[in-house]
Amino acid sequence: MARKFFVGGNWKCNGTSDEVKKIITTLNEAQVPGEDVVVLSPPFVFLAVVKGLLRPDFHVAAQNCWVRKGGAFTGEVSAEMLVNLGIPWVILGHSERRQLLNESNEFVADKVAYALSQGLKVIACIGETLEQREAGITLNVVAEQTKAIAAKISNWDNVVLAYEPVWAIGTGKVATPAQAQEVHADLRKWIHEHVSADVAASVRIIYGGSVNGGNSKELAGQPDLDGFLVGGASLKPEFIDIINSATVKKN
Ligand SMILES: O=C(CO)COP(=O)(O)O
Repeated sequence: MARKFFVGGNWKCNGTSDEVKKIITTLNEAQVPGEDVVVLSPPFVFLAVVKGLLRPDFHVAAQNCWVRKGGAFTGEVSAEMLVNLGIPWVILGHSERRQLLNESNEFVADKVAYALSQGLKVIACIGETLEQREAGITLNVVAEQTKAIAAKISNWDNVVLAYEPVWAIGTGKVATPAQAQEVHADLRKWIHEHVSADVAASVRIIYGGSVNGGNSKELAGQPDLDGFLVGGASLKPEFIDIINSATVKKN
């Protein structure tokens, strides 16, 4: 079965309530190629308003959640709370959290396992730094990140893997379609060998890092690339062009 195209919009720590309403109005009016393609991830404080205003064929994701059951963890938001609010998705292991907040492969994997156990769907982020790419260890890095997750989960149905090379995030230096395809294909091969042929065939691997309305079509044409996780451009009208690059897959 073909893997369904997936476009995530990660708003990161951006937006005011007026801006949020404006973006939602634009997106609600957009013509898009199909249902259940788009998942928007606003900051926690805007989740309820976005969910309330957003068209029903678009979905929402939190940008993080606590690693275990909630309780005395000041400042954290639990997976249970997201479920209670009807938030279906969560982004975990984003490189900004791995790098700035020292989230380790194991900690991210624990979060993924716990979020899945509570019924959330997970966008699990992986990716190498420029230094690691230049050292020729890109596959080792993304395989280690994926291995940590694979060790803690047995069902991949509700996981989307987001390959986001750190050097491409917010830099304007998008991976070339060939660079992205190479990592996606290597990763799929790694999953085939270390998880299962079924998971390798069915898991969606999306690309993130300086995706915009101008480069999304060519990237979307790569066989192992199943969509995008978009940062900056997801706050702009060109996000609609990125969503529509899904049509490349239908040819
Ligand atoms: O980090 C990203 C999405 O999670 C990508 O960010 P940019 O699209 O702004 O490079």
